[in-house]
Amino acid sequence: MLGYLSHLETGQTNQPLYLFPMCPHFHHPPPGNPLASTSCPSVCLLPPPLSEMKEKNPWHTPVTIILTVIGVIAIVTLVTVAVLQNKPIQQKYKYGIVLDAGSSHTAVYIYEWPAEKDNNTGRVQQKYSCKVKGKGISSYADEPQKAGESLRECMFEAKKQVPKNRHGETPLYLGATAGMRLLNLDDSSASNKVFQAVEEALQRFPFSFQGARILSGQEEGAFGWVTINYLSDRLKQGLETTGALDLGGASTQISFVSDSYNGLESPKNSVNFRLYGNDYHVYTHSFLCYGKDQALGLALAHQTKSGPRTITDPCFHPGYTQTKNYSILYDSPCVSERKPQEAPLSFTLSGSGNFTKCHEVIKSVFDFTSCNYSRCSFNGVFQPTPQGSFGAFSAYYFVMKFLNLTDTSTSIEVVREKLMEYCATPWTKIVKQHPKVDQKYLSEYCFSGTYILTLLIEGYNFTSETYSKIEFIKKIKGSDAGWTLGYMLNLTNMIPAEAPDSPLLPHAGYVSIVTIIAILLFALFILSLRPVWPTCSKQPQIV
Ligand SMILES: Nc1ccn([C@@H]2O[C@H](COP(=O)(O)OP(=O)(O)OP(=O)(O)O)[C@@H](O)[C@H]2O)c(=O)n1
Repeated sequence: MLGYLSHLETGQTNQPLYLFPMCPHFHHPPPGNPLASTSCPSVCLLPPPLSEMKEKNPWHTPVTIILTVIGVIAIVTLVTVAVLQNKPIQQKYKYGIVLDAGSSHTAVYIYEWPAEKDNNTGRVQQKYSCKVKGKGISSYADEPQKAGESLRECMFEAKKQVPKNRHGETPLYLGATAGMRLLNLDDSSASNKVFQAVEEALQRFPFSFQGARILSGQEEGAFGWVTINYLSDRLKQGLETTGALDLGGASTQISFVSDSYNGLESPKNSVNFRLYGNDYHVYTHSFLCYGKDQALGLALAHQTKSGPRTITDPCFHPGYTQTKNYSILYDSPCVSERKPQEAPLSFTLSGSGNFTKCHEVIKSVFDFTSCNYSRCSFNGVFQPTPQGSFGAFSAYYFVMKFLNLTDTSTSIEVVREKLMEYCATPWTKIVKQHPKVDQKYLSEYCFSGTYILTLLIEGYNFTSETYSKIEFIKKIKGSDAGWTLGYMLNLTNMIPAEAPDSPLLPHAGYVSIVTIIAILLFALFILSLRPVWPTCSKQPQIV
């Protein structure tokens, strides 16, 4: 244990010198020079035998032992508290449900956000979505009861998704868009009956039902803009915002912030928000009847003005044929006034798959002649030049994804060439290539792709350069792009007007600083004990 023990005569005392075992090369001092060490650089005071050591080692004094133990406990406690402090023990959530009652279908979205955050300022995200089977609620005008029934399956699922103890406090909203706008224009009593039926159905669920209503086109556009900028964290961080392009079945919306628009010219297109301490003047416009299904109706109406029995439609593939009923086509208020006199019951459509001619037909449904403002998109509607990046969602995404055209770095010319080739492909070949795709959707992608390109380039005035700044998106960070999230955030006041005070340090920074300070304190404590450190000198010392 003690390595080596020798006795030295020092002249003053006659004490044994203990050599530490750390001096492994120590040998006996040369005869005649008892003080010289042979290989160990210093001669250390050897510890006393074990029994003596307990009394003599300065580290073993009761005071240092107690102080060390207290110091270590204090530091461990400090660091543990720092780590545990702020750490969410078990995340609890609050919920909100929004039903998007669109023209083509209804979807149920459940959102969740951390319950412990003050004023519900925690990040809201989509927890679940459910597509209601069947068509949109506006299609139940003749049997409104069925509109309510259609929602039941998804609502039962929503009941399972939201914890039972949160049911009563979970707000439930239904917002109807262009399908119900059109029904309301056409037959307001039928529209009221549909609302009554869906309200009754929704009130049977244990959520806090906040009502069903038709959103204005302006709201639909503006809340879509809020959603995509909220999800991409641009609002919170005060970054430059992204414009929103929404293409539905019956209407389409464009919303963006432009340096050249302050709301003075055409104030009806202006929506102002103050979010997280920043003011936003958003330009927005919704074109009723320019969603992709109604636009197809406009294009067909253009081709059936004279009430023919057959038409050759360039927007459908060669070899595609379909019989269409005149009264169904002209049922929509978008075209009802144009119904040809003395038209037969139906007409047969046969596709010719010609992109250039299809483009001409589609252009004819836009009015580019009248504009009473400094600049217009179409139909005499004021619109500043598109500025910045854009997120294009809903049918923009479905169609461009199917056509493999979501990469906007591809030039517009190449997009045109691809569409030309796609439209000219025989229908039988298209069906063989996509056996699993619903044939109703499949037959319309040539029209839809051509319509999207025409709407963006000729309609909204996107150029080759600005087209490349469009991103076709479905979801952002797991939540669907669309108006529903923005609508709920607005109704629940979940986006504060002013930027909330943020903690001085993030949790990780706080823990790091406490840990560093604890280590420094410990080092300081060790240094403060220096006077009682065991000494180790080149000179032999006599104890
Ligand atoms: N895989 C899919 C799914 C949908 N669609 C089309 O996309 C449009 C639906 O877009 P959506 O945003 O769901 O429209 P709605 O909300 O129903 O319409 P609106 O907002 O105009 O009321 C419809 O034309 C539908 O035919 C499509 O082409 N491919």
